[in-house]
Amino acid sequence: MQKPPVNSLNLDLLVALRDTLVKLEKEKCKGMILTSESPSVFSAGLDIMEMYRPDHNRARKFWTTLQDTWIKLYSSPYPTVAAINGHSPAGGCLLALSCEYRVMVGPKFTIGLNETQLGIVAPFWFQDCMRNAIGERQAELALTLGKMFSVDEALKVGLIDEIAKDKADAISKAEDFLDEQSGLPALARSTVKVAFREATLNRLLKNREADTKMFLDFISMPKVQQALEMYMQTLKKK
Ligand SMILES: CC/C=C\C/C=C\C/C=C\C/C=C/C(=O)SCCNC(=O)CCNC(=O)[C@H](O)C(C)(C)COP(=O)(O)OP(=O)(O)OC[C@H]1O[C@@H](n2cnc3c(N)ncnc32)[C@H](O)[C@@H]1OP(=O)(O)O
Repeated sequence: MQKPPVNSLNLDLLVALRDTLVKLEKEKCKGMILTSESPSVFSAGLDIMEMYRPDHNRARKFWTTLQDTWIKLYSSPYPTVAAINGHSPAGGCLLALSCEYRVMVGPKFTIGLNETQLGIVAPFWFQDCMRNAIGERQAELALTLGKMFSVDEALKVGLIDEIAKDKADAISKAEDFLDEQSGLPALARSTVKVAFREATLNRLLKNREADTKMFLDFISMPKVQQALEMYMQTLKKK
């Protein structure tokens, strides 16, 4: 990802990500490493400006494109690794969680689904991804708090798989993971992957319109708009 300053996921970046994932699948990609050009941010998550005082049609397109991107990434037949070389809150954490393996550069960055702290709610499929990685108990604790994990904490709880000392090390570890996968029969590998992920995928696939409506209704609430405005001001003041 290369959208300075913080790879916030606006409609344009999501369209680019989705189209890339579609292309990779069509071209029978052997493996993908998702990382960031920024030296300190993997992705700041959803672009708050897409939710603040939104145009209804654009907000709908934004949300359905996010759903498409997640579905493509989560169900990709080829192996995927996140080389998390910076902070990774909320939607950034979702992207990492949707890959099969996570290597994160330590020690100073943070990762987690922090939505509660912003006065918004992580959608059920964000929650499902966290639950699938760290288990029910730890996911409930993390999500209710909106906890951002340090790299050490993330490793301990199973949110990431390995710690790297810098980006080059993260890429090298990600390549090791991909090398290990490359010797396996591709169809057997992807069938097992999709079997593990099917229930989570189907939950969104069967409820896409309801999920979109919930998002649009939620961001139309004055209280939510107020919370987003205050949050943006805090970020700008910083
Ligand atoms: C029932 C429920 C049903 C449906 C649910 C409905 C709604 C909920 C929907 C979805 C869930 C939301 C998911 C999200 O992803 S929300 C976004 C959460 N992201 C964050 O909280 C991260 C905020 N950013 C930061 O903490 C820091 O910026 C960061 C640590 C990433 C980097 O710090 P750094 O010091 O390097 O940079 P900054 O100076 O803070 O930022 C630079 C610049 O970028 C702007 N910025 C940062 N993050 C965002 C963002 N997410 N969106 C838009 N813009 C962002 C920041 O304001 C600065 O701008 P400027 O001052 O103009 O340079």
